[in-house]
Amino acid sequence: MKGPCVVIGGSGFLGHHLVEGLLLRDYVVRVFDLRQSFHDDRVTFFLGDLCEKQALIAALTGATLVFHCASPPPSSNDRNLFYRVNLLGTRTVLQACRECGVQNLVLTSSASVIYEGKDIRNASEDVPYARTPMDYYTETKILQEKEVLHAGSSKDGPLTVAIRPHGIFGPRDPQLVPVLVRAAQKGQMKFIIGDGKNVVDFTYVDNVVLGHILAAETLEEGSPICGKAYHVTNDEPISFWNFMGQMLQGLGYEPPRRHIPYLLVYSFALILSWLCMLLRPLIHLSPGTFTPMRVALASTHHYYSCENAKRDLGYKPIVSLEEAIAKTIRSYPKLRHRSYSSSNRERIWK
Ligand SMILES: NC(=O)C1=CN([C@@H]2O[C@H](COP(=O)(O)OP(=O)(O)OC[C@H]3O[C@@H](n4cnc5c(N)ncnc54)[C@H](OP(=O)(O)O)[C@@H]3O)[C@@H](O)[C@H]2O)C=CC1
Ligand SMILES: CC(C)=CCC[C@@H](C)[C@H]1CC[C@H]2C3=C(CC[C@]12C)[C@@]1(C)CCC(=O)C[C@@H]1CC3
Repeated sequence: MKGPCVVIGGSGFLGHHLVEGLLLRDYVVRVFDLRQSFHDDRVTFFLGDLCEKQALIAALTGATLVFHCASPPPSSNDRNLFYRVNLLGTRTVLQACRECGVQNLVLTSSASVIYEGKDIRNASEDVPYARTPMDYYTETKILQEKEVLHAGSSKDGPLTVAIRPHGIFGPRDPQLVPVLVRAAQKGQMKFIIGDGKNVVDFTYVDNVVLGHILAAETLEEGSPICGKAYHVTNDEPISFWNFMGQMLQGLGYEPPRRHIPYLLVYSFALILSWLCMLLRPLIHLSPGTFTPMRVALASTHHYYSCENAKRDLGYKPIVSLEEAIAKTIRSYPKLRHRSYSSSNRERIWK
């Protein structure tokens, strides 16, 4: 038996998988979250807002290890919410860790802290943070990571390390596959934005979980990982549109085939986001998934080197991309196209 450890955000997509990974490895697990999304007799839930120190202290008392993987959803455009939770809330988490004598803190950061809409090819962790982040999510993930890594060097603080995953996917993800399928159902997935050759990282959730647990187990006084950030990916960059096409085909939808110029779509998304901002005092309009950030993510290269995680954490992905895509498709029976048939889907679309 190891632990006890606390997963802040343990009811979310990644957090729940992390809890399962920790239980498999015999950790004693507590979850701190706004809500309880599942039930397990082995897990103690503490419901509360991470911006409230007293609520956190109730969960952290007696714990030696904390994983912080809570964040507002990246699709939100609520500046105040991002600053309150990702920056001020993370400061509160650090303070609560100090007051409770928590030894180790593992932060879930994001590889997108260096992304500003331009190509990223095999970037290491030495690449500087984005100078002009494209949205409040990225802006506050940068501030959060700096805050946590800096705290790791103070004498009274917990030892800290940040894991930077990219494009997490897998069973129960409310974001990637459901958004993709909703777009396909509305007939919005007919076009490939740009030349369709952009290569990106998508990372299976179990690999991200492994990265977090290895980081926690390597983090100790004098370890080279203290105060550092690590990319954790599937280490198998893939064409963005090939990945999307495989997901869509696997669920019985037609993959996009026709091309549309990147600059045209990007300019349109930018104008739409300005319009939403200008009209906000009068009516609440939302660009939904059609934001400049998402258009850029769909059309640029963004893949990262995880050599440092391999060297310092002993990280090696345990689920290949091929297996991960198959497992994910199988996990969403409700999102399948109504005429889906696993035996004839190749014939339908080819
Ligand atoms: N998904 C991805 O592709 C990537 C995610 N990440 C990072 O991974 C982490 C987990 O992401 P993911 O699992 O996808 O997100 P989820 O939204 O599924 O999980 C986040 C959890 O945190 C909770 N939460 C939000 N605000 C608070 C708060 N103030 N106090 C307590 N709990 C709170 C959420 O509750 P509720 O749902 O009620 O808001 C939710 O249960 C995040 O830090 C994200 O930045 C990094 C790279 C890629
Ligand atoms: C064509 C198209 C836009 C399809 C929809 C898929 C998108 C919903 C995902 C494709 C890349 C994903 C991604 C994230 C969210 C979901 C996507 C935009 C993040 C922004 C999630 C949070 C992060 O930290 C970075 C991720 C990068 C990739």
